[in-house]
Amino acid sequence: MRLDYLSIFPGYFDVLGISLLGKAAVNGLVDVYAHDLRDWTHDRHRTVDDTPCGGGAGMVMKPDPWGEAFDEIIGTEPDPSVHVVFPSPSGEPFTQSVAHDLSSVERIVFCCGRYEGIDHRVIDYARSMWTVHEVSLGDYVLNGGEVAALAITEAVVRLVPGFMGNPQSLAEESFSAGQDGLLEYPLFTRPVSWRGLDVPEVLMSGHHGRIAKWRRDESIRLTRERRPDLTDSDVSARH
Ligand SMILES: COc1cc(COC(=O)c2cn[nH]c2)cc(-c2cccnc2)c1
Repeated sequence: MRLDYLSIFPGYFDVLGISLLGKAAVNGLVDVYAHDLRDWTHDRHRTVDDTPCGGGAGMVMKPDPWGEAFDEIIGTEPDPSVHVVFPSPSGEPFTQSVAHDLSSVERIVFCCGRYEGIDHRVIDYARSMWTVHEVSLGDYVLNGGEVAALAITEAVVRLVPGFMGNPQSLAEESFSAGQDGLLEYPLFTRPVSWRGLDVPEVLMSGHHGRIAKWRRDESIRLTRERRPDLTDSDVSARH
């Protein structure tokens, strides 16, 4: 998998050389390239923004540098196998399902918006050439798409076959298909008693049936308490 990042702050992506992602890059699972959008400007100030047409506060990212960067980094021919990701507050929700879909693609290009956003024609052009995902991590606004791109990267790359040491742990975590869309149950390890707090007895019973039931009940309880949006009618009926 090749990952490209287009940003006016490419240094954000130096961190991808660390930890698990670093290991994936080393063993050839993932190739990472960060690009400075200003390399495709031609004026002395390396300008990437301008005032919004129609007025309004703030600045908008000019389309020209993006187009020239696309030409050099991706190419000038349409190719639906290239997935272009625009993290944006006005995007579609980024979910584990989207992460799973992206984990099997060969190439992802992350376009990190700054200022008030990117000239919309950049996204329209990208849609005419590649497979575009305009995705939101949540209902809040960051100063730019870089942090969102890092979060999306981690969610996607950890699902790439061969990346995680223990793929079974993927199957058991929250939002994975095996959990029926429920939140993960509370986890415990040794010591059994810690600062007056004990591990639930059932988990020390060795009774696998009771343990499985306790975990299921906890997942249902937590999901109902914290994420009523995840417990649609038949899910609650089923539980
Ligand atoms: C400051 O205004 C922004 C910020 C961002 C960064 O992403 C987020 O804030 C985010 C992502 N998930 N939740 C929040 C992106 C855009 C943007 C990008 C492309 C087209 N249009 C707008 C604009």
